[in-house]
Amino acid sequence: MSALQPKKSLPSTKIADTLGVTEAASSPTLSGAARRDLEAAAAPEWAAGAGAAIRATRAELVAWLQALLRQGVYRLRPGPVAVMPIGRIHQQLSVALAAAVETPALQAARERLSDDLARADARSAALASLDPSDPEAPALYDELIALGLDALQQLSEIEIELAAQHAGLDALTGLPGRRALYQRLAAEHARSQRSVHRCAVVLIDLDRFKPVNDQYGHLVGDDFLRAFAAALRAELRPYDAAFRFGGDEFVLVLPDVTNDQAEAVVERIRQRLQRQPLLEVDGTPLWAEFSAGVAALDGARTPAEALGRADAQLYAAKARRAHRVAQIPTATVPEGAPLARPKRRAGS
Ligand SMILES: Nc1nc2c(ncn2[C@@H]2O[C@H](COP(=O)(O)OP(=O)(O)OP(=O)(O)O)[C@@H](O)[C@H]2O)c(=O)[nH]1
Repeated sequence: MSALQPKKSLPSTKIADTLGVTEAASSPTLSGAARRDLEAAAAPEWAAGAGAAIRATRAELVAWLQALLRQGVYRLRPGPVAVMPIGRIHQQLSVALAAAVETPALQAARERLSDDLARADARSAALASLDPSDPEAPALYDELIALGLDALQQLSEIEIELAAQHAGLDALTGLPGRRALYQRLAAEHARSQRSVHRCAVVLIDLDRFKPVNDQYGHLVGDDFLRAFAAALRAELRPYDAAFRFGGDEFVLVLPDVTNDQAEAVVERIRQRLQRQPLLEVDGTPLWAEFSAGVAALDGARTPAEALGRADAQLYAAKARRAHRVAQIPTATVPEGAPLARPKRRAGS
């Protein structure tokens, strides 16, 4: 299959090179269903969802703290101890953190919050079982308030970290960008140095993406990139991450995965793209093809070395692919679409 199916004589909406386009521009040529699917898949849903989930978590915590504080100093106004809604809080937190990149700062705040909640839960049970006149009761009460306040503080740290990640999201695809990639690679690499921890890095580059822009215009090209990002996400496990590296290049970070298993993930993505076109433009299917390079982060001295190895593999794959595509009779290649060719990217 080629990236482009038979050429359409659509008016060219080609925009002067719009590398790094930041607006989620939309094309009127997509069918309604395709547009809806695309928007649903590409919206940085975690950014909006995570914000609401953090607010809900805070509301639960504050309501619990208010109930405790209303009791005043426990020894003066003893009453049934407010029960911490720990189940609901954890549920909201898991929504908030579902698609977050696990940076060291986020991990520290998350772990401390989780510890605060566990201790507060245990302390409130202990306080509830005490007679209010017990001399230990006031100290337990004070400790509960302190734990609740610290939990709120950790929640703010998490929110700040998520907001920073949101700001680093690529506006076109909704995927995290390079900064988040480097943070994630550094964190995974550090983990692999401490213990036996595998992690694969996959560098992916679309084949013959330029002709999509050239033939259908950059707005369709943008939709193509969005849909490709959505396809990547759809094939990954929750703890894997996809990043937009730039242009038509993407990176996958796959923890606990060997190179062979990473190759299998790449194959799964490829099969998905062979089963269904990435987009339909006025009834014309557009198919996506890509080349990929895989490297083990755990075997590399630095994250940059792993990325470099993946890049070398990608370059070799591009060369093989160009050779293969060059075998396709010209008639089956869309008019005007250059054959895929290996290219040198910055830094390779
Ligand atoms: N529509 C759109 N195009 C982009 C964006 N970023 C980069 N591009 C285009 O992506 C193309 C990338 O160039 P290449 O990687 O050489 O294109 P290719 O046809 O995939 O080349 P091969 O990888 O050799 O098959 C350029 O034409 C860029 O203008 C973007 O955000 N939106």
